[in-house]
Amino acid sequence: MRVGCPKEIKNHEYRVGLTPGAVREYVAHGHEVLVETKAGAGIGADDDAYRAAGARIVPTAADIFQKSDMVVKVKEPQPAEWAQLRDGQILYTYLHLAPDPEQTKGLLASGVTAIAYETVTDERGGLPLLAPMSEVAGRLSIQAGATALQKANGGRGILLGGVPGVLPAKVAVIGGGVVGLHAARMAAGLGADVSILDRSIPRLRQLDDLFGGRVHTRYSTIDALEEEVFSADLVIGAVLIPGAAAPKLVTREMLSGMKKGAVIVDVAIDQGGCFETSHATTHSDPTYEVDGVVHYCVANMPGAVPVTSAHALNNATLHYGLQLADKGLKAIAEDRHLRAGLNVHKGRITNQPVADALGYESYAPEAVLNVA
Ligand SMILES: NC(=O)C1=CN([C@@H]2O[C@H](COP(=O)(O)OP(=O)(O)OC[C@H]3O[C@@H](n4cnc5c(N)ncnc54)[C@H](O)[C@@H]3O)[C@@H](O)[C@H]2O)C=CC1
Ligand SMILES: CC(=O)C(=O)O
Ligand SMILES: [Mg+2]
Repeated sequence: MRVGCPKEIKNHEYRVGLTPGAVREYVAHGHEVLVETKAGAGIGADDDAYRAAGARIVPTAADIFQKSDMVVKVKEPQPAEWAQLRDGQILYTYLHLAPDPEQTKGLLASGVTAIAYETVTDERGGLPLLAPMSEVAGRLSIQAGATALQKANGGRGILLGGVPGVLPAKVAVIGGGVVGLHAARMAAGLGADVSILDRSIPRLRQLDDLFGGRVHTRYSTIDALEEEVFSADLVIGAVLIPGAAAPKLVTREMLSGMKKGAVIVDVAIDQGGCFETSHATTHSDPTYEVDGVVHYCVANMPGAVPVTSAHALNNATLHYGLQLADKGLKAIAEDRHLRAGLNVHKGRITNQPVADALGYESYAPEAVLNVA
């Protein structure tokens, strides 16, 4: 198969779909790999590093989209990209379709077969291609929150860990999955007073064990949520219902009960966000204020640390990427975890939560794949 990797074009997105190390693996499997010139510039991998790994460097993204059987990316295709996708081609990348009707229309019109990293599953019920970026975003959320809390940046001017004799900041983490765990670990490490809210009691038990009592765990009712959010200096939004639009847990009304200068970091923004007042921002203009509360809602946070993120992402995507390259659609038909990742195929939505969120009919992957 011919596998292609364009340079990412989203705002301040420096990750790359294939690292030179991943290219070498595809080539070792007998595949031809095309990489757009400078695609790896953001992680310090120049064209020569890709050539040494066995890739052919092409001058434009159009070369990648025209010539590749499978396109491997990081972020959801931008309008200029989805216009170039086509029937018979596989797209392997993050999609986040539920909050994005325009992109969904574009993908449906193209006829492409699109696997969303964020809905591929594993044997343990996890989301293995989302997890590494959630680890990064969870950790980054505390760095972003700590920066936004500084007075000159619009925050209330509190140091997360306090100092001896002065209380630390309060951090509320809504959603105790991968993002939540890593956010709580960083916040607790800095000395903040941390609470994690989740709807899963088994998960709260696990977190309690992991932190040995160092963070508070709370079952997420409206009461508990209000109490934590109203007293917090920093709130991290980290809930997920896989594939679906994020539930709006913190309403505009609740915002008025928060401290002035408090900060929210809505990591769940890529699924539409879990604060009613959230809208996606970019690395070049990451924050805005509503009712005196600073909002940070960057939808591609890991793009800020591409050296770490691109390698962590490739570690996770390589296994399924090789299967797709080796077997094409058959890989999806044979593997239920890849089927869970299939969101769009030849003009049809194949993921129930995405279809529900956007008002489309959903087709079972098994019913539309049609492979012998
Ligand atoms: N902005 C960015 O750059 C990035 C965003 N993300 C996003 O972060 C979000 C979280 O991802 P993960 O931690 O990997 O998901 P996860 O599935 O590991 O964790 C989500 C947690 O939310 C909990 N939850 C669901 N509904 C809830 C509710 N009503 N109240 C409280 N908890 C609830 C679940 O029980 C689960 O523990 C996702 O939307 C993901 O796409 C991930 C990486 C980067
Ligand atoms: C998960 C995701 O959307 C990202 O890493 O950008
Ligand atoms: Mg994102």
